[in-house]
Amino acid sequence: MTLMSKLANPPTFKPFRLALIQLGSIGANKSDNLKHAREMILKAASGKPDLIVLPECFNSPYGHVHFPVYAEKIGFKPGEAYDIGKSESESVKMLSSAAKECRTWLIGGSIPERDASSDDVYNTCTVYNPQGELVASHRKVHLFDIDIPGKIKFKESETLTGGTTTNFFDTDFARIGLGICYDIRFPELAMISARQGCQVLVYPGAFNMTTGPLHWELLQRGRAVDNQVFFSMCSPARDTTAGYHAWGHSMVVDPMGKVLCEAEEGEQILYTDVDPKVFDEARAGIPVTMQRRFDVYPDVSVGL
Ligand SMILES: NC(=O)CC(=O)C(=O)O
Repeated sequence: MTLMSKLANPPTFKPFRLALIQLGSIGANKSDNLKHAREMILKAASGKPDLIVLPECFNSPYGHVHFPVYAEKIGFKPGEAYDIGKSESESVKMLSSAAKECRTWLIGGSIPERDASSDDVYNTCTVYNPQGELVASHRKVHLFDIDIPGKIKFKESETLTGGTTTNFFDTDFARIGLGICYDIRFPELAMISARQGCQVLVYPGAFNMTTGPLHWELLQRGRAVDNQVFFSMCSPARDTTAGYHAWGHSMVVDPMGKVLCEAEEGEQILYTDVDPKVFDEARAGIPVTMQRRFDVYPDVSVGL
């Protein structure tokens, strides 16, 4: 499929129910993590969502030393059929069967992925349709390398490689753009997704106790308002016994910047009914999508 044919005709935006799983109990044992994630997906499905979302790095502890140890070969290529039966990834198999069993769309948070040919490790999100087919993926483009003296130092690039593509997928109710956590700090990515027709952007994420209080909500409301889209990040629950203390506070923001729902820090399933009326009203009332001045500055989405 060419990019132009993929970009044509975003689906008509229809009301849908979104479930965010702010997953807890993510420990050292991958099988236990997968078992618990599966149980929580089934639990979330009882609320009849159309789309379920898991957090960043849900099958392993979050830290650069862990990524190569937990990494799995996925081997997904956009536009090519993927045979789940032949997948080497136990996480992909679990996510596929859970999506199929629940008959829902599933954004499978992210997991460390080892590329089959280069051996490079990525932080990768995979997406499943209600038939359990793996239909899209996103490799975290911007690696989380920060050093705030006395507060937090983190260097994903010690073991991870950054992805090189922007990604979205089409459902029967919306076109949904993907990013992972630190990607939100780079407004170009969200802007490109919005220009490609995405009405909803979902970024599994795991902010921390330094950046979370200041930036988690601010960035989501900013990306939602400047692109007039629904924006959501799904975090792991906070575990103060873990090496990395996630902020939690999984959230959904509407195109006017209103926070529709927000978790606290513990394990929780959040449901939100996404209403396209707000999207239409925001764009009609504040028509920035038609007021851009590409005679003054370049359109960064051109050519993508
Ligand atoms: N964990 C991340 O990728 C990003 C983060 O915590 C932040 O940007 O702050």
